[in-house]
Amino acid sequence: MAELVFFSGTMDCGKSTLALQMDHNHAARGRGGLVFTRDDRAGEAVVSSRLGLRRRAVEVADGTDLWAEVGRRRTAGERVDYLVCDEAQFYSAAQVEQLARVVDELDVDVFAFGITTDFRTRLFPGSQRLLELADRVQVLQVEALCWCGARATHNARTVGGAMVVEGEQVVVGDVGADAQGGDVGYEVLCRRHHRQGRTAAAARAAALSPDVLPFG
Ligand SMILES: Nc1ncnc2c1ncn2[C@@H]1O[C@H](COP(=O)(O)OP(=O)(O)O)[C@@H](O)[C@H]1O
Ligand SMILES: Cc1cn([C@H]2C[C@H](O)[C@@H](COP(=O)(O)O)O2)c(=O)[nH]c1=O
Repeated sequence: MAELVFFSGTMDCGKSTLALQMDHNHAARGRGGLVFTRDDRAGEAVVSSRLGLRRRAVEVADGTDLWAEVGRRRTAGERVDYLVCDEAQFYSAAQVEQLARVVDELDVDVFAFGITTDFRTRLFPGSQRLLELADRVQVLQVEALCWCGARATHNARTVGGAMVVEGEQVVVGDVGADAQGGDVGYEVLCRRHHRQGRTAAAARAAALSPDVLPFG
């Protein structure tokens, strides 16, 4: 029986790599698949992994009907046994419902990959619907780490190394990007340090501050 599986984790924990591996493994066994994404950092209609792999994909837009898209392709004779859906946090709730319908009515496996929460620790609409509808939620095995060494569970948005808590929910970007001159970056943190707004740069600055030097 086909399944809707949500593979989730923080940024930079290997989701896109796993998405590309899943596609490779299923395709290698002769199954027909479609790879979807939305707003990948590398540009339109591509799934990219920090390990250097990338693959063409179908870009999901606001108006994309995933149920209709699969139906159209099957009617045209294309084999569709599974879907890989990257950056699924950016899909709408309606698009996730279309994915569930594809699983139930067309017996097509759907493997969705995405972060659950935004920089303010709130669920993205697509992730919320996936948590509500998935047959299984699988947290990625590779743990991204906070600067303190604890498991990173939260995504922080940073400007100049400092965590920000105001702004649009969706700003496409990368971990460490602001350290490399970008306007906005991201950093994965444990909950404690996300709560405290203590990024790696803030921790470094505090360690260098005379306030924390031991007194004789
Ligand atoms: N130079 C490297 N050597 C080994 N592994 C790396 C390297 N760069 C990135 N990675 C791995 O790739 C992971 C990020 O993979 P990616 O699929 O891009 O993540 P996600 O899609 O979850 O943001 C990192 O957690 C790390 O394990
Ligand atoms: C936390 C957070 C992230 N984003 C964006 C930043 C990246 O473009 C993607 C996540 O990609 P990854 O492959 O998991 O690294 O999401 C965002 O728009 N808003 C946020 O709050």
